[in-house]
Amino acid sequence: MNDLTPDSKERSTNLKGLGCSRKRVEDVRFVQGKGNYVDDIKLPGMLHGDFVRSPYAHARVISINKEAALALPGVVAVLTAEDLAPLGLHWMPTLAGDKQMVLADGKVLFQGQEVAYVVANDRYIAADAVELVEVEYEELPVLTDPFEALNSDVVLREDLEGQTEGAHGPRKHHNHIFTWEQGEEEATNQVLDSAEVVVTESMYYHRTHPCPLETCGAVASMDAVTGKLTLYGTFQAPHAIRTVVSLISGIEEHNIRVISPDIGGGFGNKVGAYSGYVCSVVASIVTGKPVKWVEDRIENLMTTAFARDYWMTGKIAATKEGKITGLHCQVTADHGGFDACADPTKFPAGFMNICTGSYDIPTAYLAVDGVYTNKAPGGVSYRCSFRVTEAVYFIERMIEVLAIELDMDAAELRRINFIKKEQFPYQSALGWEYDSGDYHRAWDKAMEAVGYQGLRKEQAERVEAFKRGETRKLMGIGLTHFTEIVGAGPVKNCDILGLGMFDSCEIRIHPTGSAIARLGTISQGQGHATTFAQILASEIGLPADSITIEEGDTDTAPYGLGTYGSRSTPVAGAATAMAGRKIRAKAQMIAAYLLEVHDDDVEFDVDRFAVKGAPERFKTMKEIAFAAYNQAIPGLEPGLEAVSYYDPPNMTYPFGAYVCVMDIDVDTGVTEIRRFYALDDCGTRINPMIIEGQVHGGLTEALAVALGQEIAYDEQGNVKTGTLMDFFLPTAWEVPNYETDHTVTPSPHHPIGAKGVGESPHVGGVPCFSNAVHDAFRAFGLRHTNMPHDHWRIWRTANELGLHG
Ligand code: PCD
Ligand SMILES: [Cu+]
Repeated sequence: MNDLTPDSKERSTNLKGLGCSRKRVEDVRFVQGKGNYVDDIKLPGMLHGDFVRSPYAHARVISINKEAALALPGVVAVLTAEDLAPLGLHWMPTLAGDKQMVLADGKVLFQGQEVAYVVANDRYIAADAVELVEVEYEELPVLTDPFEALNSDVVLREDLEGQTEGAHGPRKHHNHIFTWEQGEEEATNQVLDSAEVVVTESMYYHRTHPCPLETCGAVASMDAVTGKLTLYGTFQAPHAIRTVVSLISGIEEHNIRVISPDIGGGFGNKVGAYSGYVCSVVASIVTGKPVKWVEDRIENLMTTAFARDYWMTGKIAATKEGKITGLHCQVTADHGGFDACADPTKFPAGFMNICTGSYDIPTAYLAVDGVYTNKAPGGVSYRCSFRVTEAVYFIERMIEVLAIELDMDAAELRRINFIKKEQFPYQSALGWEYDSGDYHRAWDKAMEAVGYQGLRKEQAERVEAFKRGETRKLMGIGLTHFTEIVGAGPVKNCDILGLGMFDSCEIRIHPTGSAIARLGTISQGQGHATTFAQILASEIGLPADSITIEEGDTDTAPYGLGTYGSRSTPVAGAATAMAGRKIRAKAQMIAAYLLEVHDDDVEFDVDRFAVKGAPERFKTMKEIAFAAYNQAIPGLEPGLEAVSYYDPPNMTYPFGAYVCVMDIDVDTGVTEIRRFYALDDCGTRINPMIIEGQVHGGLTEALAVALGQEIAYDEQGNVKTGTLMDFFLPTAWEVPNYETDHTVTPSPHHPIGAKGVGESPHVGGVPCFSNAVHDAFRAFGLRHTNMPHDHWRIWRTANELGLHG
């Protein structure tokens, strides 16, 4: 075979490797309704579990009477904390170093908290039996406001009473969890004291919820004969779940098999550990039968991991010309009844210390106080696991407020404060080393694409027309430049429960030149089966179509920390490339042997190794794969396999420039998004089509959060938005036509230069929508108003500004 056609370009295209908008291979099964989700798992003799939940946000549990429930035909068991206590399973550790009740132990701390677990032959009987369990409660005073909680005599966590040391340092009050400080407080105060200009603003980033299409669920199946527990579930981190289940149940880890089947959207909601998982396991052990638990929509919205709920006060100092000199950020974080945030251990407030954003701010200080209240625990989720959304919202609002104070254009203010290209790697005042960036290039491209000057002119004319009474619509131009931080993370500073946050890939090349690769991550819709095969195609020269990607089965996949915080590409993606390179290194030796030259005399060319200077003498990767299994190469083991555990040297720092043009009807508060332009830089792009899909999805979730979505509580701690009647989910009706764009600034430390992208559009999108609303009213004196900007709140803003007559 000495044929040099097709040429390397054509051969490269045929591989469908890096940069190819390869169609998503998983969709073949999804669009035919052939996905396999937790609720599709039906095992012989399977029982069904359902929870009795507390109607009260804070109450003592006086008694639980199971009799009537147990008398219902088909009911197999009713578990309460009393039943779990002898096993030590009535409480479980949280990912944040706190502990959490699995079933109410003496009291309840939030509405919807799990009180008893009913197991029955079928789902409907279980639901009926839930109604028959009689629980007597004694109501206690409810605290839904974290500031009030910090001043109240009411002790929420009686189990922690008298404990002045928490998992993250001293506790100042019985409802206080931790104080986390970063940066230089004194130096920052000095800068603020002597600054030419200082602005202060307080903002509330409301509590919300990712609301994935599929709710959380699990099927536990304990095989009494082999002693092996199989646990299927909606887990974004299957290996970590296996370790946690082993630690709390005492079942040896090799006897636990955790399987995450197809997941119908995770968005961070499925990172944490829930009572439903533990109770299903216990119920399966007790009954000897498989037990399924799948929550309904109301349970999902009311009780599983919320997002945000940050009260943030900022002070920003600048010169009269607009050069920022210091930033002070104080946060009160409402964590609900238990601290169950899924942050790396050393970061109780996630990566909130990325709040200096895209700007070169020499001095900064951040303090976060975590507080218990009578709300659901969680705090991990929603398209940004580690509080980067809050941080970016904070700084991008502060920039706008500073622009107002300085009477400056907000685009120009950003421009003069951006970290410059030559400053990377950039050391931020709050402790991060930004790996790479070119903010000015992205910003200028964005401004030009939208015709920024023209938009401002149009806006000014609109304001004049409004004042003349010719129109009732105002125009807002929302700007955002965000810097994300994804890819947790270096094991030296990132672990969860002591497990270092590396990730992994294991590859087996089959004799005929096709392959399977398994990873420690798990796709929830992101398209990993498509994109990881593309990374490999480019690394090992076999077509992506010949490579199967498998994730989510702990019996087969190498150990990894899972998928959230946009870490799959930065960490597992790197492991994939590194494992591919090991394959290639062995392939090179085999090729050299077959071609009868020295190892150094062959070179890789897309899908083959060829003799240097004699490209007509080559062995394709397919031929090499076969040789690995049938020709004994002296000194080499047969087979072609590799595994890589990758500990990234740093996070990756994707960034982007977004612009939203919005029209607002002052009399109805209705917003109309005329344009949304999103430029994302996620370094080397693996699959542009998937990236575009990620951006559309993230922006739509951003629109939801900024313009209406909220988990709201009343004073008694009742969840007011526990159904989709009250909880805003945008539909095609509300969603605008997004314009996407990109620049490419590769990560210098990632083997293929890729950074994450899944979270970015949400992180950048929320402040951009919010800034557009604010900007529409800038000419009329609005500085800040809290999200969500639903029609009513916008109407009220207009009213308060005196625009209604
Ligand atoms: N440069 C680049 C980057 C990236 N990519 C792609 O894209 C995606 C994504 O990625 P990333 O960024 O790395 O991420 P991941 O890790 O994979 O994932 C995660 C994310 O993802 C997102 N997206 C999504 N999608 C879907 N469909 N679903 C879902 O669920 C979801 N989720 C969300 C979230 S929320 Mo968290 O959890 O809160 O933290 S975080 C998150 C994938 O496929 C990949 O491959 C490409 O292509 N290129
Ligand atoms: Cu994040």
